[in-house]
Amino acid sequence: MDYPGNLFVVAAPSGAGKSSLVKALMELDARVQPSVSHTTRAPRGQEKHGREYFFVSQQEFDAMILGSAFVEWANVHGFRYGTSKKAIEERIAQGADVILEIDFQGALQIKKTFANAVLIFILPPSWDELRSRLERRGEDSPEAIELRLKNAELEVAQAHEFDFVIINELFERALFDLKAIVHAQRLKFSAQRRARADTFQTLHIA
Ligand SMILES: Nc1ncnc2c1ncn2[C@@H]1O[C@H](COP(=O)(O)OP(=O)(O)OP(=O)(O)O)[C@@H](O)[C@H]1O
Ligand SMILES: Nc1nc2c(ncn2[C@@H]2O[C@H](COP(=O)(O)O)[C@@H](O)[C@H]2O)c(=O)[nH]1
Repeated sequence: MDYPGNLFVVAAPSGAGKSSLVKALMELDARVQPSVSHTTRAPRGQEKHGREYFFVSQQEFDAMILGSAFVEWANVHGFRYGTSKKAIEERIAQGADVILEIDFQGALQIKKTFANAVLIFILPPSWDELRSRLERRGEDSPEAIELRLKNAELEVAQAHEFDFVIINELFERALFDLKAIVHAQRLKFSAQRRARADTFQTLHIA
């Protein structure tokens, strides 16, 4: 591939369904690859080190910050989470479209570094439905669910900063919207790169 891939960032309040949507998108579209973040929280359920996250100690996370290993990191729901340069730069250079599932603070940091990153915000259809999705998922304690719902109010207030907003009411409909955004942006960026290459050729610039 003679051009780099694209960067997509998906953020949402906890429980809105971003992991489910991103997983379903990656099953349909092999060009979209995940970025595995680092976190100081403990593994939940069947989570595996290196698959859902790299689970690291506070000291390891501090060392990565000091070593400038992160493109972004943030405190979320009482733990630290970060995207390493390693997780994305090599894959984009090889032409993959990398998708980050991160919180809004991280998404806004990414936009500052990668101006072409496409920011997508997922909304639940209602607060009641958000609560029942977190409860039905059954992976967080009642205290953690309350904290996530409280933080959701602040997160939802940032939706206007994003390039696209998808309401995840019917899952298949939301997945269709996500797919359409990825395809449309991919076509747009390819066309822009071709136009730039044509201009350079016309001007005889190597
Ligand atoms: N459209 C939908 N309708 C009903 N349930 C859904 C829908 N989308 C996702 N869910 C369910 O809601 C729960 C939360 O989804 P998911 O874990 O994908 O959320 P998330 O935004 O990634 O949360 P977190 O940030 O905490 O990881 C899961 O049990 C998932 O199966
Ligand atoms: N800023 C970042 N936020 C991240 C990253 N990886 C995940 N997250 C966000 O944290 C919360 C909680 O996730 P959970 O797996 O504990 O439920 C959620 O909003 C994630 O999107 C990251 O690298 N940077």
